[in-house]
Amino acid sequence: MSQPILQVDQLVKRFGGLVATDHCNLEIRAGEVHALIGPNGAGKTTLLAQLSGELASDSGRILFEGRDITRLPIHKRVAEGIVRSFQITTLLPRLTVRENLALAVQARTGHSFDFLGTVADESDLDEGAEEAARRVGLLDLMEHIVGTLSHGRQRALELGMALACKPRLLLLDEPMAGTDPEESKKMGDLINSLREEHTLILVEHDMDAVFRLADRVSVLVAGHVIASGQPDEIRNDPQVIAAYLGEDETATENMQ
Ligand SMILES: Nc1ncnc2c1ncn2[C@@H]1O[C@H](COP(=O)(O)OP(=O)(O)OP(=O)(O)O)[C@@H](O)[C@H]1O
Repeated sequence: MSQPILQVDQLVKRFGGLVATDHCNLEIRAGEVHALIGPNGAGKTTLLAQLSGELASDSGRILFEGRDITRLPIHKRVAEGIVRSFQITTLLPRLTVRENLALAVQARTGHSFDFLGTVADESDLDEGAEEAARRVGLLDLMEHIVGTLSHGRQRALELGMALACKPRLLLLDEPMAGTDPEESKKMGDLINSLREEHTLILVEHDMDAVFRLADRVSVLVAGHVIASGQPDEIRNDPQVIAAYLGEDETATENMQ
């Protein structure tokens, strides 16, 4: 767990006069769960969107395993192994769990949904869909219509769809948002179970989950990383405490 899988170097994103990502530096090590925290409006979602390719960067560089991916479009980053989940809902609520997962596998493999296609193609899709469903505990709900599932199960399916893309670096954008305590615990266990096979960047407001799951934490304030380190170092960093106290007292309390 030492080689950087991702390096962000002096990255910038402007929205008109606002500098949302301000010469941001960040290093993610292979195999770690790296949480990205910070006050509202700090630029966490913007940075994730720059990493996934949804937003173009104005300057700076993103290196994935040493390769410059700053200008690559989303689908090429997915092919490289960088996939973002949550925040943007990708589910098709009128289709079944199986159909949703098959679409995600299709997006990764480039299969077309040609119903006259070879049986091998269809069984590949089905195999990929079942593997992803097993991973997120939805195997017994494969034929259920997605719109009828609970919020927690839908979130698990979103994660399954990201996993169906076989990510090496998975960007999780507020996976606990809108979940009740029981669903949140399940999601935490699920994320924990992914650490063996994936590197994870976790953006999450639930500080309890962050400090339970993260190997390292980076703190973003005004588009800039002000501290990176192990959870205990971050918890006790005066600069971090000051940044949170200025904006969000409950976050600081939850970190203790
Ligand atoms: N598309 C956009 N156009 C203009 N300004 C934007 C856009 N997206 C984000 N911003 C601004 O960029 C800044 C960073 O926003 P961002 O959503 O990335 O922060 P965040 O840390 O994810 O916040 P939160 O924790 O509330 O989700 C904010 O000032 C926001 O208003």
